[in-house]
Amino acid sequence: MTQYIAAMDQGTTSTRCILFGHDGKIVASDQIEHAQIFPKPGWVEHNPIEIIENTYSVLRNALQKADLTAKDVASIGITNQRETTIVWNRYTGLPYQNAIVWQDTRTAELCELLARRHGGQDRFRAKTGLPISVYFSGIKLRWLFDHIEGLYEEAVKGNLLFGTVDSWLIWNLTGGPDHGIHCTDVTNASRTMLMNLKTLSWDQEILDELDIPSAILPRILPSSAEFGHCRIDQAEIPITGILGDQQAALFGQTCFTAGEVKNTYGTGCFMLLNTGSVPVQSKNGLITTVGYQIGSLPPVYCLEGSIAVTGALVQWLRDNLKLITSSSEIESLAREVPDNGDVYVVPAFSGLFAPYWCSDARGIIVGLTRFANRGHIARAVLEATAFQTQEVLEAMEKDSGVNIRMMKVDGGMVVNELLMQFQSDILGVPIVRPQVAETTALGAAYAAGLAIGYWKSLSELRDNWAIDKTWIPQMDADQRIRLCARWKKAVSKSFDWV
Ligand SMILES: Nc1ncnc2c1ncn2[C@@H]1O[C@H](COP(=O)(O)OP(=O)(O)O)[C@@H](O)[C@H]1O
Ligand SMILES: O=P(O)(O)OC[C@H](O)CO
Repeated sequence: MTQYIAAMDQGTTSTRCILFGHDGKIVASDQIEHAQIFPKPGWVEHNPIEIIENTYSVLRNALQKADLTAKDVASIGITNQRETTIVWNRYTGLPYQNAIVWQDTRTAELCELLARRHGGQDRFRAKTGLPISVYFSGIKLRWLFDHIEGLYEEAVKGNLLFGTVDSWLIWNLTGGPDHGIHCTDVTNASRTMLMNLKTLSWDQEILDELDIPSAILPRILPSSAEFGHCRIDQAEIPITGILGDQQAALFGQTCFTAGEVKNTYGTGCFMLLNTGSVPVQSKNGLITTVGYQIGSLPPVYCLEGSIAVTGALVQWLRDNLKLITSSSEIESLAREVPDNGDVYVVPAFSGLFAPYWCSDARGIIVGLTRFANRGHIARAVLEATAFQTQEVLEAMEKDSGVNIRMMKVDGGMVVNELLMQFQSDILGVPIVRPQVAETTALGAAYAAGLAIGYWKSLSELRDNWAIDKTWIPQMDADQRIRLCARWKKAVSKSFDWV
């Protein structure tokens, strides 16, 4: 009987299930968006119950579309938006409050306090690879203890469990209050600021400093391993892969060799460079993270440039300014003008992440004159993604010593031809889009499939990767340098707003 691997991709804006066959091609898929909750400026929440319900629905819907049942699924791989923080009651299964999403900035003051009290923003960097920032889960968890009455007591009593979205999903899928498995993988754990990158275990010293009881934390496992069984429709499907979504995209792009790099263009943009078995500490505003770990093999580390707002800016143009009615419309609007008319949009909605790590920045539009029109704004919105990526690539080359000659791309924005050409122009390197653009889901499927022998080796996975389209740089160097300098000037105007 032919069997398939189901990848559950729980992203910032939607939840997807994609069924893959042995050739790494998509057999069927389903996707449901969930509500984005913005209770205050800078706060972003999701409803964890909505997310788990959508997870079951997309799995069932994808199976139905392919005329399959749960028994046709050899195993499940989970991939997820990272850092987003959930606390729930182990007996009722109910979250104590909405998930605090990775983009949320409510912990800015706490971050400042921690940095001041503990000797600077890089206090935990040597151990965790991360600067103190609103981005990471450990600090969101501390904030919850400080602001929700009785929550810390719940933790001490042993009622409370903490997890990133992967842990929430797997605990629910494997039974919830009825013996659900409380675990995570090394890639997600490396985003909490609580895991030691070298030992791959929770760091007691950091837990003590943040006063986090270790009993509430999930067990850390490799990315490709036996996590438990998903109980659905009288079947039990093994769950054998978990990867944070950006690491999953790296895996799906088959960047298995040190020096290989990919950039994923979704809500935010995340460039990951495989640095092999050694965690490289960044001196240029990147972070160090676990790329993946296959079974008992040593982990593979990455340098990462995380950009908080890219596709989200396109959504903002659609939902808040209503200049477009769908994300794809931005391309035709931007093509109405030949260039940006010297207008720049700096989308520092969550402050700025890499390479600045500046929580006090906020979004700005600069360079407006009466000449500027909707087309210029649309163009500046797309260009913001390319310029932010250029700054990350520059930092990546400095930190790693690698001269990046080609970049594999994926994510929802890579259908935008104007953006992809401009990106190649601004980077001065070719951009390559693979045939299977759903690399995040594919990476999770690969991790799951490797664990059960569905795929036998990394080289077998590499054979599945094929080019769909390549963009070659066409802009002359002077123009590129001039535009990048304008961008940097625009960024400097966004600093020190809050
Ligand atoms: N044609 C397009 N041009 C520019 N941006 C687009 C286009 N189509 C989708 N997007 C953006 O891509 C993002 C969705 O990408 P996706 O990879 O699904 O995101 P995520 O995994 O973060 O939920 C949205 O922010 C959307 O605005
Ligand atoms: O869900 P995405 O694709 O926006 O990815 C979000 C990242 O994992 C945040 O670190």
